[in-house]
Amino acid sequence: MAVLTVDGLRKTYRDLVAVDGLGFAVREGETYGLLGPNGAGKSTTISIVVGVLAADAGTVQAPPKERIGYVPQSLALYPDLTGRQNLRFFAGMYGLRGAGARSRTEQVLRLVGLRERADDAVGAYSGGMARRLNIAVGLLNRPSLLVLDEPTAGVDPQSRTAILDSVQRLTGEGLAVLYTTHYMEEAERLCDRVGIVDRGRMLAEGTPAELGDPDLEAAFLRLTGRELRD
Ligand SMILES: Nc1ncnc2c1ncn2[C@@H]1O[C@H](COP(=O)(O)OP(=O)(O)OP(=O)(O)O)[C@@H](O)[C@H]1O
Repeated sequence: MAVLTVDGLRKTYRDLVAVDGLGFAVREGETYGLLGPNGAGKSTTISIVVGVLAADAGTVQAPPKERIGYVPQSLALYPDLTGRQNLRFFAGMYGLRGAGARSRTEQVLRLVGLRERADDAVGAYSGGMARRLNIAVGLLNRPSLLVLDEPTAGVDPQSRTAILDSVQRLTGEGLAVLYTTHYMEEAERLCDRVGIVDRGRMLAEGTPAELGDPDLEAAFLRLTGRELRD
Protein backbone atom coordinates (compact mmCIF):
# COMPACT_ATOMS: atom_id res chain seq x y z
CA MET A 1 0.00 0.00 0.00
CA ALA A 2 1.31 3.46 -0.92
CA VAL A 3 1.85 5.74 2.07
CA LEU A 4 2.88 8.64 -0.16
CA THR A 5 1.79 9.27 -3.74
CA VAL A 6 3.08 12.27 -5.67
CA ASP A 7 1.65 12.95 -9.11
CA GLY A 8 2.33 15.65 -11.70
CA LEU A 9 4.08 17.88 -9.18
CA ARG A 10 5.20 21.28 -10.43
CA LYS A 11 6.85 24.22 -8.69
CA THR A 12 8.45 27.32 -10.15
CA TYR A 13 10.48 30.06 -8.48
CA ARG A 14 9.85 33.11 -10.70
CA ASP A 15 10.96 31.85 -14.11
CA LEU A 16 12.90 28.82 -12.84
CA VAL A 17 11.06 25.50 -13.07
CA ALA A 18 12.37 23.62 -10.00
CA VAL A 19 9.94 20.67 -10.17
CA ASP A 20 8.47 19.76 -13.52
CA GLY A 21 5.71 17.16 -13.44
CA LEU A 22 7.32 14.81 -10.92
CA GLY A 23 5.55 11.62 -9.83
CA PHE A 24 6.47 8.70 -7.56
CA ALA A 25 5.07 6.62 -4.72
CA VAL A 26 6.49 5.25 -1.47
CA ARG A 27 4.96 2.09 -0.05
CA GLU A 28 4.61 0.84 3.49
CA GLY A 29 7.88 -0.67 4.72
CA GLU A 30 9.80 0.73 1.75
CA THR A 31 12.81 3.04 1.59
CA TYR A 32 12.58 5.18 -1.54
CA GLY A 33 15.67 7.13 -2.54
CA LEU A 34 15.15 10.41 -4.36
CA LEU A 35 18.49 10.91 -6.09
CA GLY A 36 19.71 13.79 -8.22
CA PRO A 37 22.51 16.32 -8.65
CA ASN A 38 22.56 19.64 -6.76
CA GLY A 39 19.60 21.73 -7.82
CA ALA A 40 17.62 18.78 -9.24
CA GLY A 41 14.55 19.71 -7.19
CA LYS A 42 14.74 17.18 -4.35
CA SER A 43 14.50 19.62 -1.44
CA THR A 44 11.69 21.51 -3.15
CA THR A 45 9.80 18.23 -3.61
CA ILE A 46 10.36 17.26 0.02
CA SER A 47 9.20 20.67 1.24
CA ILE A 48 5.95 20.21 -0.68
CA VAL A 49 5.48 16.63 0.58
CA VAL A 50 5.87 17.69 4.23
CA GLY A 51 3.59 20.69 3.72
CA VAL A 52 5.95 23.62 4.24
CA LEU A 53 5.76 24.72 0.60
CA ALA A 54 2.76 24.88 -1.75
CA ALA A 55 2.93 23.31 -5.22
CA ASP A 56 1.86 25.19 -8.33
CA ALA A 57 0.24 22.04 -9.74
CA GLY A 58 -0.04 18.32 -9.12
CA THR A 59 -1.23 16.21 -6.20
CA VAL A 60 0.33 14.82 -3.04
CA GLN A 61 -1.44 12.10 -1.10
CA ALA A 62 0.40 11.84 2.20
CA PRO A 63 -0.38 11.02 5.82
CA PRO A 64 -1.59 13.97 7.94
CA LYS A 65 1.18 16.33 9.00
CA GLU A 66 1.37 14.92 12.53
CA ARG A 67 2.13 11.47 11.09
CA ILE A 68 5.06 12.67 8.97
CA GLY A 69 8.49 12.67 10.61
CA TYR A 70 10.51 15.28 8.77
CA VAL A 71 14.25 15.46 9.40
CA PRO A 72 15.67 18.44 7.50
CA GLN A 73 19.31 18.90 6.53
CA SER A 74 19.81 21.63 9.09
CA LEU A 75 19.71 20.61 12.73
CA ALA A 76 16.99 21.94 14.97
CA LEU A 77 18.26 21.13 18.47
CA TYR A 78 19.02 23.00 21.70
CA PRO A 79 22.77 22.75 22.35
CA ASP A 80 22.57 23.61 26.08
CA LEU A 81 20.07 20.83 26.78
CA THR A 82 21.00 17.15 26.95
CA GLY A 83 19.83 14.71 24.28
CA ARG A 84 17.14 13.39 26.59
CA GLN A 85 15.99 16.91 27.52
CA ASN A 86 15.76 17.86 23.85
CA LEU A 87 13.56 14.85 23.20
CA ARG A 88 11.36 15.58 26.22
CA PHE A 89 10.94 19.14 24.99
CA PHE A 90 9.90 18.04 21.47
CA ALA A 91 7.69 15.29 22.91
CA GLY A 92 5.83 18.04 24.79
CA MET A 93 5.40 19.96 21.55
CA TYR A 94 3.74 16.87 20.05
CA GLY A 95 1.39 16.73 23.02
CA LEU A 96 3.05 13.72 24.66
CA ARG A 97 3.03 13.95 28.45
CA GLY A 98 4.13 12.08 31.55
CA ALA A 99 4.86 8.37 31.32
CA GLY A 100 3.98 8.27 27.61
CA ALA A 101 6.54 10.98 26.83
CA ARG A 102 9.16 9.28 29.00
CA SER A 103 8.77 5.84 27.46
CA ARG A 104 8.70 7.15 23.87
CA THR A 105 11.83 9.22 24.58
CA GLU A 106 13.65 6.08 25.75
CA GLN A 107 12.43 4.09 22.74
CA VAL A 108 13.67 6.61 20.17
CA LEU A 109 16.99 7.02 22.01
CA ARG A 110 17.45 3.25 21.70
CA LEU A 111 16.42 3.27 18.02
CA VAL A 112 19.19 5.72 17.09
CA GLY A 113 21.76 4.24 19.50
CA LEU A 114 22.10 7.26 21.80
CA ARG A 115 21.01 5.95 25.19
CA GLU A 116 24.49 6.00 26.66
CA ARG A 117 25.05 9.63 25.70
CA ALA A 118 21.52 10.83 26.45
CA ASP A 119 22.59 12.91 29.47
CA ASP A 120 25.36 14.78 27.66
CA ALA A 121 24.73 18.32 26.44
CA VAL A 122 23.96 18.30 22.73
CA GLY A 123 26.56 21.04 22.23
CA ALA A 124 29.19 18.39 23.04
CA TYR A 125 27.80 15.86 20.51
CA SER A 126 29.68 14.96 17.34
CA GLY A 127 28.04 15.80 14.02
CA GLY A 128 26.89 12.21 13.64
CA MET A 129 25.36 12.07 17.11
CA ALA A 130 23.49 15.33 16.49
CA ARG A 131 22.13 13.90 13.24
CA ARG A 132 20.96 10.78 15.03
CA LEU A 133 19.26 12.88 17.70
CA ASN A 134 17.55 14.89 14.97
CA ILE A 135 16.24 11.63 13.52
CA ALA A 136 15.05 10.59 16.99
CA VAL A 137 13.03 13.83 17.19
CA GLY A 138 11.43 12.94 13.85
CA LEU A 139 10.40 9.56 15.24
CA LEU A 140 8.82 10.77 18.49
CA ASN A 141 5.32 11.01 17.12
CA ARG A 142 5.30 7.49 15.61
CA PRO A 143 5.17 8.68 12.00
CA SER A 144 3.96 6.46 9.17
CA LEU A 145 6.20 8.40 6.75
CA LEU A 146 9.75 9.44 7.64
CA VAL A 147 11.41 12.00 5.38
CA LEU A 148 15.19 12.12 5.66
CA ASP A 149 17.00 14.85 3.70
CA GLU A 150 20.67 13.84 3.38
CA PRO A 151 20.87 12.38 6.90
CA THR A 152 24.42 11.08 6.44
CA ALA A 153 26.06 14.14 4.87
CA GLY A 154 29.38 14.76 6.59
CA VAL A 155 29.10 12.11 9.31
CA ASP A 156 31.70 9.44 10.10
CA PRO A 157 31.28 5.79 9.04
CA GLN A 158 30.16 4.78 12.56
CA SER A 159 27.26 7.23 12.65
CA ARG A 160 26.44 6.50 9.01
CA THR A 161 26.16 2.81 9.79
CA ALA A 162 24.05 3.54 12.88
CA ILE A 163 21.73 5.72 10.79
CA LEU A 164 21.36 3.10 8.04
CA ASP A 165 20.76 0.37 10.64
CA SER A 166 18.03 2.44 12.32
CA VAL A 167 16.30 3.09 9.00
CA GLN A 168 16.39 -0.61 8.17
CA ARG A 169 14.92 -1.50 11.56
CA LEU A 170 12.16 1.06 11.13
CA THR A 171 11.10 -0.04 7.66
CA GLY A 172 11.07 -3.58 9.02
CA GLU A 173 8.28 -2.35 11.30
CA GLY A 174 6.32 -0.94 8.34
CA LEU A 175 7.47 2.67 8.23
CA ALA A 176 7.74 4.26 4.77
CA VAL A 177 10.93 6.28 4.26
CA LEU A 178 11.65 8.97 1.68
CA TYR A 179 15.40 9.41 1.58
CA THR A 180 17.80 11.70 -0.22
CA THR A 181 21.54 11.23 -0.45
CA HIS A 182 24.44 12.01 -2.75
CA TYR A 183 26.14 8.73 -1.80
CA MET A 184 25.20 6.20 -4.45
CA GLU A 185 26.68 3.20 -2.66
CA GLU A 186 24.55 4.12 0.33
CA ALA A 187 21.40 4.24 -1.81
CA GLU A 188 22.38 0.88 -3.27
CA ARG A 189 22.63 -0.61 0.19
CA LEU A 190 19.61 1.02 1.77
CA CYS A 191 16.94 1.83 -0.80
CA ASP A 192 14.37 -0.67 -2.05
CA ARG A 193 13.72 1.63 -5.00
CA VAL A 194 15.25 4.85 -6.25
CA GLY A 195 14.11 7.63 -8.54
CA ILE A 196 16.78 9.59 -10.39
CA VAL A 197 15.66 13.18 -10.94
CA ASP A 198 17.21 16.11 -12.74
CA ARG A 199 15.84 19.54 -13.64
CA GLY A 200 12.68 18.62 -11.77
CA ARG A 201 11.94 15.55 -13.88
CA MET A 202 12.03 11.81 -13.21
CA LEU A 203 14.66 10.30 -15.48
CA ALA A 204 14.57 6.70 -14.29
CA GLU A 205 13.00 4.67 -11.51
CA GLY A 206 13.52 1.15 -10.22
CA THR A 207 15.47 -0.98 -7.78
CA PRO A 208 19.18 -0.13 -7.54
CA ALA A 209 19.90 -3.49 -9.21
CA GLU A 210 17.54 -2.70 -12.09
CA LEU A 211 19.08 0.72 -12.70
CA GLY A 212 22.70 0.07 -11.83
CA ASP A 213 24.82 -0.96 -14.78
CA PRO A 214 27.47 -1.71 -13.65
CA ASP A 215 26.46 0.22 -10.51
CA LEU A 216 24.15 3.04 -9.46
CA GLU A 217 26.85 5.72 -9.68
CA ALA A 218 27.54 4.81 -13.31
CA ALA A 219 23.82 4.87 -14.11
CA PHE A 220 23.44 8.20 -12.31
CA LEU A 221 26.26 9.83 -14.30
CA ARG A 222 24.98 8.38 -17.56
CA LEU A 223 21.52 9.80 -16.91
CA THR A 224 22.45 13.19 -15.45
CA GLY A 225 25.72 13.87 -17.28
CA ARG A 226 29.16 14.86 -16.06
CA GLU A 227 28.73 18.61 -16.19
CA LEU A 228 29.36 20.26 -12.79
CA ARG A 229 26.29 21.80 -11.11
CA ASP A 230 27.55 24.12 -8.40
N1 LIG B 1 13.57 29.73 -2.49
C1 LIG B 1 14.06 29.62 -3.74
N2 LIG B 1 14.03 30.67 -4.57
C2 LIG B 1 14.52 30.57 -5.83
N3 LIG B 1 15.06 29.45 -6.35
C3 LIG B 1 15.12 28.37 -5.55
C4 LIG B 1 14.64 28.39 -4.20
N4 LIG B 1 14.82 27.16 -3.66
C5 LIG B 1 15.41 26.41 -4.62
N5 LIG B 1 15.59 27.13 -5.75
C6 LIG B 1 16.15 26.63 -7.01
O1 LIG B 1 15.34 25.54 -7.44
C7 LIG B 1 16.13 24.49 -8.00
C8 LIG B 1 15.89 23.21 -7.22
O2 LIG B 1 16.44 23.36 -5.92
P1 LIG B 1 16.36 22.24 -4.78
O3 LIG B 1 16.95 22.83 -3.55
O4 LIG B 1 14.97 21.73 -4.70
O5 LIG B 1 17.31 21.12 -5.38
P2 LIG B 1 18.00 19.87 -4.65
O6 LIG B 1 17.86 18.75 -5.60
O7 LIG B 1 17.44 19.70 -3.31
O8 LIG B 1 19.53 20.30 -4.54
P3 LIG B 1 20.63 19.90 -3.40
O9 LIG B 1 21.10 18.54 -3.74
O10 LIG B 1 21.67 20.96 -3.64
O11 LIG B 1 19.99 20.02 -2.06
C9 LIG B 1 17.57 25.00 -7.95
O12 LIG B 1 17.89 25.56 -9.20
C10 LIG B 1 17.55 26.05 -6.87
O13 LIG B 1 18.54 27.04 -7.12
